Amino acid sequence: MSALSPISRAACIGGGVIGGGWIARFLLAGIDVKVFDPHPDAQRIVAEVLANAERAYGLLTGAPLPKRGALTFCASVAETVADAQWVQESVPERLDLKRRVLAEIDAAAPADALIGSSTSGLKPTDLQAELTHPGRLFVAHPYNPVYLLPLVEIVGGAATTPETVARAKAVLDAIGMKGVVIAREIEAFVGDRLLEALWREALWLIKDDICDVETLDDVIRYSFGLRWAQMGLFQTYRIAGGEAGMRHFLAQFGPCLQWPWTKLTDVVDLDEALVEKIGAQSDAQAGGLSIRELERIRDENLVGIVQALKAGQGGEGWGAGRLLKAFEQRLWAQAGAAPAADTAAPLELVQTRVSPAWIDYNGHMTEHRYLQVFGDATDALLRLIGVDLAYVEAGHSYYTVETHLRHLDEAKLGEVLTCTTQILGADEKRLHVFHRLCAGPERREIATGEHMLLHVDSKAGRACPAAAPVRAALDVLAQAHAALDRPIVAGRSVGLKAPAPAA
Ligand SMILES: NC(=O)C1=CN([C@@H]2O[C@H](COP(=O)(O)OP(=O)(O)OC[C@H]3O[C@@H](n4cnc5c(N)ncnc54)[C@H](O)[C@@H]3O)[C@@H](O)[C@H]2O)C=CC1
Ligand SMILES: C[N+](C)(C)CC(=O)CC(=O)[O-]
Repeated sequence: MSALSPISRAACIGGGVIGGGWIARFLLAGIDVKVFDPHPDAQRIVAEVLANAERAYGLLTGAPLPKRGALTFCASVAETVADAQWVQESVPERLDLKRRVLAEIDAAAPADALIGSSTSGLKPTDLQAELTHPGRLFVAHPYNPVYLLPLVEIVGGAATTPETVARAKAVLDAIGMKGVVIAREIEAFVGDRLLEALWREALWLIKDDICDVETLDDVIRYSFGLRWAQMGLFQTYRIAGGEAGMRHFLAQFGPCLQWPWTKLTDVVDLDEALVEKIGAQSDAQAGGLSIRELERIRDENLVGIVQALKAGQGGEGWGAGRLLKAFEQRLWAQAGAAPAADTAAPLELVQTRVSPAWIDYNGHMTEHRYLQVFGDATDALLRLIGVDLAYVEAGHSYYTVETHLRHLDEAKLGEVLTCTTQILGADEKRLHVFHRLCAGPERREIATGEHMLLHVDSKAGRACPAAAPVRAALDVLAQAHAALDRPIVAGRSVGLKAPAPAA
């Protein structure tokens, strides 16, 4: 079992846009996944979604992910779900089809398996109608791409047990998602209620030639779309009410709700002419980019946004960024029990990728990100010698007091970075380390970092000797590394070479 998750085996019925995203989400959380999808290209489609998901995760986090789960394609629903702890149904949005497939799942899955439906709008009570064990069926409505967007609306039907809802939430939370329990079932739950309203209005605006699809998308993405990623609707409007907040906002804009600002009650007729009009405008907007290319652009942008949110609220993280931060802390804590290091060579403690947010105006990894990777490598070294969260919380740590970086080559977006770490010296208070950063599969050396750290009593704010077990672990590494070649650039100072004396 992946130590990350309370489950180790999932089954996915349907491997299209959403099923593929669930498959990737589970696999990347270390969960084995069995899949049933009768589509002749199902394996190719899932492989492509998975490749995009792995790329996105590589950009999203440098935290140590669990070993990827095993992926197996099966020939029937029964075989797929036979040993599953969580079954996720993601077949097309038709009540008759979903009921039939869910009945098959219900008949073959273990009695304690959770059964989630990805439905965007069908009520769980309607999905439960023909099940023998309806208590374990719930809606788990995700958002596309499932592997990056963390939210899942958990909606119980009349027969769903509270235990099912609690277990589902615990599994989702454990794999870095945000399971939100919707208090009462209605068609389309919360998210799609909102999206449908916007979508319906947007279709009218195109049909009535108020704007084209590109203009409509610009209106969203250059304005309220940016706001929504971080504060949603109510918190955004609270601020829009000025110092008097929400009450003033409601007083000022409440009456507008009575004005003819919306055509929401009418559903646009999606006749051939309108479909062709929207299709043609959408083709022009794509500018020749394929769906997979657009997915990759979307994913890079989402990663950048989530990473920005991770730095929000003075570094504590905000919204989806805070969720990622907490997830990474769990991953790091879990990696704390690192396998014994190979001491016959510099330690390879960090591997990451150049993230979109790391690229500067020169089109390459910006300078302070080099220090970030070296900092991550130093942190990994400290955990290896026992300076973990418990040690830090008990009042001791190492602080970096001097750094010398050498920038030797560029790193481009998405390149794999590998950092090796050599201990150059250590005593009871000091630790002298040398990192080398290499890029790409050819391991091109792109930077070195030399750092002096001091062991501190963080409450007293002064240097003090490291604890005996930390010191012992450090000595083992330091002695082994003393046998390695010392980097010739270690100890180098920065400065202009003195001009040659005049002849
Ligand atoms: N596409 C989206 O943006 C979102 C969709 N959803 C929901 O997810 C569900 C699936 O939607 P998509 O993935 O978009 O559709 P899709 O058309 O991309 O995928 C559906 C998959 O189900 C497979 N399938 C059909 N009959 C099957 C059967 N009897 N057994 C197993 N597999 C079968 C198809 O071959 C196809 O690969 C729907 O309920 C939808 O409402 C939820 C959130 C977002
Ligand atoms: C269009 N849709 C109703 C299938 C959308 C969703 O259900 C959620 C999403 O990802 O936007």
